[in-house]
Amino acid sequence: MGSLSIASKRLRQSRYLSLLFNSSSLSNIYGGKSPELESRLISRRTALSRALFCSQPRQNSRENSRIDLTQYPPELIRNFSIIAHIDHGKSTLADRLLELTGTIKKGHGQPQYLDKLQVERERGITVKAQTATMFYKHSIQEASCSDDQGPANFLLNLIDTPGHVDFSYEVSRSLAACQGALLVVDAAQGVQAQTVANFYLAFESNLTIIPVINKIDQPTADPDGVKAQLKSMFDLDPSDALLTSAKTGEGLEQVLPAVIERIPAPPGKSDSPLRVLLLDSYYDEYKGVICHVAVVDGALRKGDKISSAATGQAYEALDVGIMHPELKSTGMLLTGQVGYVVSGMRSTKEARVGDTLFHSRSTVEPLPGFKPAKHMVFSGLYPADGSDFEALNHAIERLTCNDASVSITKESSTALGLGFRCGFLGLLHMDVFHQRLEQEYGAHVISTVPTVPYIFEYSDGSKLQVENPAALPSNPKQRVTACWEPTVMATIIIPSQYVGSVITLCAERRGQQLEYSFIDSQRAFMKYRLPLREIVVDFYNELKSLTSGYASFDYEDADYQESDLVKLDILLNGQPVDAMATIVHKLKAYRVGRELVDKLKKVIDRQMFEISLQAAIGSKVIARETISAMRKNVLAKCYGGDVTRKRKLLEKQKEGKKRMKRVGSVDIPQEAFHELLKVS
Ligand SMILES: Nc1nc2c(ncn2[C@@H]2O[C@H](COP(=O)(O)OP(=O)(O)OP(=O)(O)O)[C@@H](O)[C@H]2O)c(=O)[nH]1
Repeated sequence: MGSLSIASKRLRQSRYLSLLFNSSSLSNIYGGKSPELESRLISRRTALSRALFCSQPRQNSRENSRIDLTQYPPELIRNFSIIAHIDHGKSTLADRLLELTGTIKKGHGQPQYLDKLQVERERGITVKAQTATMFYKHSIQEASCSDDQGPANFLLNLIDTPGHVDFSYEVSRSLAACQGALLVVDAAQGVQAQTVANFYLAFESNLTIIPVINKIDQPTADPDGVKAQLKSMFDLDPSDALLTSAKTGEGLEQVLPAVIERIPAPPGKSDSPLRVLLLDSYYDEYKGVICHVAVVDGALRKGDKISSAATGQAYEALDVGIMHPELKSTGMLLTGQVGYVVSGMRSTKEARVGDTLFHSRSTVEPLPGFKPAKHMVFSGLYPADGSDFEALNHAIERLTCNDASVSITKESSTALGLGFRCGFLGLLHMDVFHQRLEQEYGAHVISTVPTVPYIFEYSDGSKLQVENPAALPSNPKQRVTACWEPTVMATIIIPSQYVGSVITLCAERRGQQLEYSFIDSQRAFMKYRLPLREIVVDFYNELKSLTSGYASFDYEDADYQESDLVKLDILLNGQPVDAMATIVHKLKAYRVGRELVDKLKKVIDRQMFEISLQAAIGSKVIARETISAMRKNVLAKCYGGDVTRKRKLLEKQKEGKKRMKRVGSVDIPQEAFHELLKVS
C-alpha cells in the first residue's frame, strides 16, 4: 500500500515536473486568459514543489526502515544551530554535515539543500530556519552512554538559520530548541556585524558556542587573525576554534565530535508531563498545518490528545515524526527531540509560534515562549489591476500561512483602490514577500512607500500609532502636539580607512554615536542610535558603496525618540495622492519633496494635458514640477499600409497602459511607486 502510493505520487510528480518549473508553459496552455485556472495551477505548482522538496520519498532503501526513537534518550541527543553573518557558509556547512552523516547523498546536485524556497535559491540566502535530524556514531570517553564503551549512536538535530538581520527572529526562535551553536566565521572576512548579533543571541540563551572558522581554503584566509578577534570580542578561547572549509571538506571531521563532546544533552525530564514548544509552522496542501516542535519534557505519540496553552483548543496528534531532512514519520517524539506534528489544525493562525502543547488530560506550566515578532516596516500592497483584489487576497492568505511574521490589515486608498497594509520585519523581508507573492502565487502588486510606525499625540491628549501616512490628517485644526519615531541600535564594522565617510553618512541620517573602537589594527567597530526611518531606505546600500562593499551592518530595535515630523503630500493636478504621502523629518522635508517631484517627473509619461506635480506640507507647497501636454502617436513613424504592424504597435501601447494606475485623470506607471521607495 505504502509503496503503491509512493509510486503513484512519483508518477504524478514526474508528470507535473515540466509545469512546475516552467511557468511559461502555464501561460502557453491557458493563454494567460483563465485567472482562476491559472491561480489553481500555481497553487498546485507550489504545493507540489513543496511536496517534492519537503516530502519526496528517498531513493535509499534504508529510508523506508523505521527509525526507533526510543534508542535515543536525552543523553544521546544534541540540538545545535548554525549561526553566522550572511554568506559565511552556514548552509554549505550544513550540506556537508548532512552528507557526512549519510542523511543526504553526496553530490545530490542541490547545493544549500536546506534552502528550499525558490527565493532562497535565487538569492542565495536563507530566509527560513530549517531543521534536519542526523544520526552519527561516536565514542566518548567519560560518558557511560554505552556499556561496552564502543561508539554510541547519537541523534543530532541541526538547525540552519538565516544570516540576514531581517530574519534574526527566526534565529532567536531556533536557538530556543538548542543547547549549543556553531558560530561560523569566514576566515577571510573575520567577525562581522551579524556575527556579533548572533553571538549575543546565543550567549544570552546560555548556549555552548563552538567557533568554526570556515573558508580556510581561500587565499586571503587568516585563521589566526580571526582567532584573535574571537578572543578579543567574545572572550572565546582560540584553541576551541575549529578550522574548516565547507567547500573542500577540510577539517569537517572535527565538527560533529566537537558538537557531541562540548554541547550538553537537552535538559528535559522524560518522566514529567508532556511539554512541547511550537517553533514554526507551515501549510501543506495534503497534510494541512505542519508544526515544527521541540519536545521539552515527556513524550508525544501519534494518536495522543493534545491541547494548546495559547488557545485552549484540543487536537489529536495525527502524525508525528522528524525531519530527516524530509518529513519522516516516527510515531513518537521523546524528550529532547525536535521534529514535526500534524494535528489537524486548519490554519497556521491556530499554530502560534512559541505556544506550548501538552496532553489534554494534564495541567502544565506553559513554556516561556518567544517575544512576538516586531514589525519594523509597513507598506501598502495593492493589486496592479484593481479588479484582482480577490486574487491578491487569496494569494496573501496562502502566503501568510507559510510566513506568519507578516501582519496584514485591509485598507483602501482613493488612488489605488482596495488593498492591504502589511507589516514586515525589514526591507529584505518585504522584498522577499513580494517576490514570493509573484513567483509562488502569480500575484502582481503595487507597493507603496515603506513607512515605520510613528506615534503622534494630539492637542486633546490622544495618542495614535500611525503605520500609514495617509491616516495622518493634513488638517492643521487637529493639531499635533508631539511625535515620536522608532530608533534602532546599529552595529557597524568597517575597515579603518572608511571611518570618516561612515561617520558622515550616519550624521546625515541623524545618527548618534554611542561607541567607537577598533577590533584590530585594520577594522573599526561602531555603535549608533539611528532613527529607523533613516535606515529603512537605502542606508545599507549606501554604506556598502561608501566602503567598497566591506561594511557589515546589523541592528536591533531600540526605544522611540521624540522627533519633529511632518506629513508630506504629493499632489497631482492639485489632488493629493494618498498612496504617495510620506512622513519625514521637518529638516529633510524640502529636500525629500524636491527629489520626489523630480523623480515623478521622470517616470510619469507626458499625457494629453498638462500635469502639475506638487509636494506640500499641509497647505504649503514646497516643490513643484510641470509635465507638459502631448499626444503620443505610436503610429507616427509607421508609414505605409501594413495593418498588422500598426496593430502590433497599438497592442503594445494598450499593454503598457494596463500597467498604469489612473489617479484622477492622470495615469501613473507602476515604476513611479518604485521610484518613491528610493527617496530618503
Ligand atoms: N571558498 C569557499 N567558499 C565557501 C565555503 N563555504 C561556503 N562557501 C561559499 O560561500 C557562499 C555562501 O555560502 P552559504 O552556505 O550560502 O552561506 P550562508 O551563510 O548560508 O548564507 P545565508 O544563508 O544567506 O546567510 C557560497 O557561494 C558558497 O559556495 C568554503 O569553505 N570555502
